[in-house]
Amino acid sequence: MSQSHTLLPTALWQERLFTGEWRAGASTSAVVEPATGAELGRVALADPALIASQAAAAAQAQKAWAALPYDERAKVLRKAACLAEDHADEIASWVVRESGSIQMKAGFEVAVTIKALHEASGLPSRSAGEVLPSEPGRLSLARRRPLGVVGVIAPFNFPLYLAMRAVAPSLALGNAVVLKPDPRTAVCGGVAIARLFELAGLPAGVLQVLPGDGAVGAAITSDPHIAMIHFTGSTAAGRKVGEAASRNLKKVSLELGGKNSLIVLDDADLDLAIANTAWGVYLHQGQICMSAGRVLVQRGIYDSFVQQLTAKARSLKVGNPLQGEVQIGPLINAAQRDRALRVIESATQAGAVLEVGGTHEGLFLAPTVLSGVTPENPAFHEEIFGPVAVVIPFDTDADAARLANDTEYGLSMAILSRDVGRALQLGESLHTGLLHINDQTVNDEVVNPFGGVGASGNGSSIGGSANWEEFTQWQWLTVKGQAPAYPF
Ligand SMILES: NC(=O)c1ccc[n+]([C@@H]2O[C@H](COP(=O)([O-])OP(=O)(O)OC[C@H]3O[C@@H](n4cnc5c(N)ncnc54)[C@H](O)[C@@H]3O)[C@@H](O)[C@H]2O)c1
Ligand SMILES: O=S(=O)(O)c1ccc(CO)cc1
Repeated sequence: MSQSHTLLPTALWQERLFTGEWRAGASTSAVVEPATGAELGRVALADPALIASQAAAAAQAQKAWAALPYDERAKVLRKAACLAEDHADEIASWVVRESGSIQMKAGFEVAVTIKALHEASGLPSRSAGEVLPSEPGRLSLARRRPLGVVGVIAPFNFPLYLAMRAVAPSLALGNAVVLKPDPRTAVCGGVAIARLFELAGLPAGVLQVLPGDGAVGAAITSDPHIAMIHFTGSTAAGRKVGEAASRNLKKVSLELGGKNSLIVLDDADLDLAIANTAWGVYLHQGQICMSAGRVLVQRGIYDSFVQQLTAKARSLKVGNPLQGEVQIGPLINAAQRDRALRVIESATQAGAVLEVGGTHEGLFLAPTVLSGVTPENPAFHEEIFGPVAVVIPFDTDADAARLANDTEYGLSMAILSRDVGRALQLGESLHTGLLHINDQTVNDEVVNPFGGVGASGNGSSIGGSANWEEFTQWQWLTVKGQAPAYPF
């Protein structure tokens, strides 16, 4: 890090976490650069006892924060957005080093994060509800009120944005936040967020940034001071979070995994189809919940498609994203790599053809193409979270819909065709929270509602106007000039 970097100086967060001040936690954990294995520092970790004390502190601080004039809250959000703009390169370099992102992905992640902050800064000045029809002489209002403390549990893959997309609107709408970043990405997904709000003037205690493992996340889901949980991560952990939140009567929003189909119809432009597929499958090494986990290709163009996608995969440059332009960086750790390798092996054993890839050097897994995959193949159903194209032939549009819907997930689907009407008709039969015609599956603009169906989430949505509903609750308020005289 050069001297001009001032947002995230190591000395500030080394063995520290953020509770309104920078202080020691219960233990520490190494910040490891996946591309090299180098230790970049050590962050402090919370334990369940710290979650309990800091959730109580957040609940206390929330009252004064929610009572501030709305434009004071907006000002903090605007300031945080400007600070993120000023320090965009420094933040992006941490996203690259800590999460193994290529530079383009890190730049995009910082850009959408800034956009999320700007969008959130508009929430405090929004109308807070509506005037309801009522009996004469009674003013009847439905108004949205903050929930209290929102617990945000975030993953490693888009650590900055997937945390900020919930932290920013929660704060803007008058809530306090307890954020638990994944310990593997606690600097770009936690320290950066703490620093932006600290320097933007957020009152101490309103934001708590407490990295930790699953047990610390579990403590958040049962804490009595926390009113809502926003969770992004695996479906397996999401089920546990959902169970615990329900047991403790908390609102819960679950953004989980996906096995997303990119459908290539036989009238699609083949060159564009290859470019869209490469982006949808290989961006961030496939470690995105919206990644195209299935590529369904119509029989008439199938052979040419597989040939060209294989050539494309071969052409992608794999390497340390810090050193020159590469398209494929490392996976986050050996466990994720081994999981992807296991699926590739079992897929070929079950009859899929390994066209290219399947090899690795350290955490760098070569871009892989598996063709001839059938619904009986493990690669058809398992979310791989690695740079693996799973290519499946189909005959009719109805077959494509049947194959795409043959999954418990329902996050993102996409259709490529020169005939938009045909694609729209096919799209009507797809069970998915996000649907793109003539684009690939990895898409988010911050202002759109974002959420999945089935095992991809519990039907809640985050983003754009959905945030207002998500991070507040209704209160019915009535006012009369004088209390009525009741019959008894
Ligand atoms: N839908 C999405 O937006 C999305 C985003 C990222 C990852 N994923 C999924 O996550 C998988 C791997 O990513 P991961 O290792 O980050 O997932 P994960 O579910 O293990 O972890 C996500 C977050 O949840 C925490 N956590 C784990 N167990 C918990 C528990 N019982 N209670 C509370 N918190 C808990 C983790 O510490 C982390 O902060 C992928 O295979 C993919 O399916 C989904
Ligand atoms: O939840 S994910 O599908 O992984 C995801 C990744 C990136 C973005 C940002 O556009 C949104 C959701």
